[in-house]
Amino acid sequence: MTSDSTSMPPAVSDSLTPPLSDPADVDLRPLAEADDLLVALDFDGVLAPLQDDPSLSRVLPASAEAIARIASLPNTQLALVSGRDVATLRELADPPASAMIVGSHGAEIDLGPGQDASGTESAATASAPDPTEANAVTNDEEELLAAIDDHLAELTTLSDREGFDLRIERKPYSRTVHTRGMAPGLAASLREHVVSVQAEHGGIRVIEGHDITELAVSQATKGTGIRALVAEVHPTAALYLGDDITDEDAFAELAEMRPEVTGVGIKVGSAPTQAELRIADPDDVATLLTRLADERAEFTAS
Ligand SMILES: O=P(O)(O)OC[C@H]1O[C@H](O[C@H]2O[C@H](CO)[C@@H](O)[C@H](O)[C@H]2O)[C@H](O)[C@@H](O)[C@@H]1O
Repeated sequence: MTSDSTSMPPAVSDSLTPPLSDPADVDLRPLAEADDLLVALDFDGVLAPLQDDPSLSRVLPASAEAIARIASLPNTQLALVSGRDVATLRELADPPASAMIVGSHGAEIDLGPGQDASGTESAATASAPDPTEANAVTNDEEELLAAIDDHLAELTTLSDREGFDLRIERKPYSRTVHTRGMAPGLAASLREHVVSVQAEHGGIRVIEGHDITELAVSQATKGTGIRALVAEVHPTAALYLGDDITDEDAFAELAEMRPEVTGVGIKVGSAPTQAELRIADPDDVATLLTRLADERAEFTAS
């Protein structure tokens, strides 16, 4: 066997579709030079590196600085779009005050104060429905959540018997079972039990993610979340960055909005995607957002 690099198998990144881009090379002009820009960003795995303990997730400092600058620019609206519930996301991500928040995979929408072209609070967004009221869980959803809790309670017997730590995250519209760090066989049997509740109760949606299986009582998606943001902001261009399966709904929604909105979807990581561009990880996200903040600031000042 020769050590000549031409005989080596291609690196994994070479075989990805779309291929991995260097964040320094991505053409940001359609976004930076848009009349009205929406920048919508996923949290876990994009702004914040993945952690074993979900309560420890934080936005990388360079991304926090970049999104603060982006949010302060005229004709530019920042939004976070996450599977986290809005309250937890606000606590962990500490977003700029003007940021719009889509939480619980689209089930919770907080349009915030919003901005008009001059960067001051707009009448349209100021009169948006009270998010607490608009996002209230219905009686039917409460009943489904109770059924999910009963179902998941059965897992304590399995966790006692198998001696593993059962990690269930309770959110307003869902319960998330975490399997990060578990042996693959155990994670698979846990998932099998979790999803079996669907057979007993129609209306429960299974949401898969990085080492999680989530049971949700809302049919909203990040795609419906993006649609709500676009209906509010009326951008001429929109950027979406996401790393997980649920972000594919947002990429699809952006694609459907073309050509009215110049939608740019960027996948973070190596998973299959319908996004048209791909970068590697949250460090690359910070580089890309810093470039966007610089280029957009230059354009809006000119
Ligand atoms: O839409 P996102 O902002 O990406 O949220 C999706 C889920 O993120 C969290 O789980 C993920 O991040 C954890 C912390 O890094 C990690 O431990 C877990 O394995 C990941 O799946 C969050 O805990 C979930 O509630 C969100 O749905």
